[in-house]
Amino acid sequence: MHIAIVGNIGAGKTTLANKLAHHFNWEVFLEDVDHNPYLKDFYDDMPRWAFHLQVYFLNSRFRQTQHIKRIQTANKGVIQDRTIYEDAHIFATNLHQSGLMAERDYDNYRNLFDSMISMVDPPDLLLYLRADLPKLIQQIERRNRDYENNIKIEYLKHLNEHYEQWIGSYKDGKLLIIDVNNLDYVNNPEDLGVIIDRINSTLFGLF
Ligand SMILES: Nc1ncnc2c1ncn2[C@@H]1O[C@H](COP(=O)(O)OP(=O)(O)O)[C@@H](O)[C@H]1O
Ligand SMILES: Nc1ncnc2c1ncn2[C@H]1C[C@H](O)[C@@H](COP(=O)(O)O)O1
Repeated sequence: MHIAIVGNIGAGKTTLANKLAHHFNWEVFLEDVDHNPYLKDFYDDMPRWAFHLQVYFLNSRFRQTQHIKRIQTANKGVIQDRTIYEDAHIFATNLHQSGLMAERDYDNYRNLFDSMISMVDPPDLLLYLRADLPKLIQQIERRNRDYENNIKIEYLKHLNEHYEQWIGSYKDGKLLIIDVNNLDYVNNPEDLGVIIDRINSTLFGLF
């Protein structure tokens, strides 16, 4: 069983991934953020580092998908924090459409993505955390990573628009949309229970 949690920056993916992994006793796969050699530079100068960062994330996410595939064959459950689909369909597309990634770099990147994606299995469940801008901003501030302090509201808004578009056309498997605007699964176990019930119902037909 493979559940992938998707959503904008600060939506609460990592927090929920850890809680679900604990609940189901499954393995959790997080993003490569702390050791990412481009992320800080990218936020300082997006046009300069966009291509480098996308190639880095693409490779790291592809390796992760291959690792997950091996775990799946061993019949173990997996919770994944963010997917390779979001790199291409959300972040790279947004950078290109915003004029922050040159045409030839984007074409080059998409060719690479297209070659890789045929080797990627979609998750059994895609869990989209939908959050409005005030919630995202509040949670990014709460997390307080210094390189994210200057993220523009416009950037988050465009990412949210791409998420809605992509989720609206997602047909690769089961999809569960959770509106997290009024959920506090950090401090309120009942809110976590609501999400777990909805996962069980979508995946196993329970409840
Ligand atoms: N539903 C929630 N209610 C309250 N706080 C939350 C919720 N989801 C996340 N947080 C807090 O918001 C911050 C960002 O969450 P995080 O899981 O790192 O988001 P993401 O992985 O999507 O970027 C963390 O400090 C986390 O504790
Ligand atoms: N593909 C990506 N392009 C640009 N930035 C990305 C990409 N994937 C992740 N990020 C950034 C966004 C955040 O600053 C960090 C971690 O993501 P988060 O949603 O907070 O888990 O990496």
